[in-house]
Amino acid sequence: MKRIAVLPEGSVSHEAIDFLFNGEPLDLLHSKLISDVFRATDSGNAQYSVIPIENTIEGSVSLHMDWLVNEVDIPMQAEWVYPSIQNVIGHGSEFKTESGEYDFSKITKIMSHPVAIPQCQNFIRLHSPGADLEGVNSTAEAVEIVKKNPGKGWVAIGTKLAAQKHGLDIMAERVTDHDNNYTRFVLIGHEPVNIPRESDHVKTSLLVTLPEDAPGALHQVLSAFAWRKLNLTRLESRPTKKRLGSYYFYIDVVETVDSVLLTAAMAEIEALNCQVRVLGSYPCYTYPSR
Ligand SMILES: O=C(O)C(=O)C[C@]1(C(=O)O)C=C[C@@H](O)C=C1
Repeated sequence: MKRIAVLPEGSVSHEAIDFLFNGEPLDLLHSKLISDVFRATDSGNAQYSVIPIENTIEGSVSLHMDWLVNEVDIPMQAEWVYPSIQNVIGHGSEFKTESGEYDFSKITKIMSHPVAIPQCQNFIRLHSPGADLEGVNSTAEAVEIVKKNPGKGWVAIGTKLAAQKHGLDIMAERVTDHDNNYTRFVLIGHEPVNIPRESDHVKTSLLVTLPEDAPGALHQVLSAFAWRKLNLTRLESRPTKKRLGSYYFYIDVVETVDSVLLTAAMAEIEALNCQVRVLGSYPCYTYPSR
């Protein structure tokens, strides 16, 4: 059985890994902190770790991208996209009016993962503008904290799975600003992984660092992909953290790393004095819309 490190029971990451493996029994190692999710595979405690890297509404999860690049050297083995369906969860009786409706203006504090709170801005502004907002380590942790603190007017934004686990009420369903709210996850590990699903395509993630003060360098890098008609699906710059104004470029290409075209493009980019690091070459899976 595969041993996989993932955020706590009831987190979006937990729901997402269950989907990917299509009911295959897994030995899940739940960790409270994403840093421990990374470390579990780094230390050999788990074979794979589940890392959320991008969200439709919030964009890149920068902290996780930076960990992937700077803190560990573990290749990406699979990528999948899964819906982040967020709900308002609490001790419902604290907020019920005489007519049996929930009065969301009674909410004093809304807790969730810092990436999940901005996904629900419209709902919060409209229904609970006076509530304090507090980011915690995961949506599942937020639900657990609310469970342990009745009578304070606190609610969590999280999954139905977490509400069920902690026996709390779902006070409002699907509260994200856009219904098409998806998160891109990667599975990192040292060995390729067998996924019991049909993949859509294969992608390679590259990290490219340009030579210093070379005018047009990024243009030349992109040309190496463009004239070979290699399809890029992501281009993002992140600070190298070494000095202000120094960046690396994170590039996703729809191609396997050992293809003739991509090998040639990478050689051309290296010939421009750029550094190229392969973060992984892996199959991608998409969740059917729901
Ligand atoms: O807190 C969770 O439930 C997570 O799985 C983490 C995470 C994230 O890091 O982006 C994953 C997806 C959600 O959209 C919000 C939070």
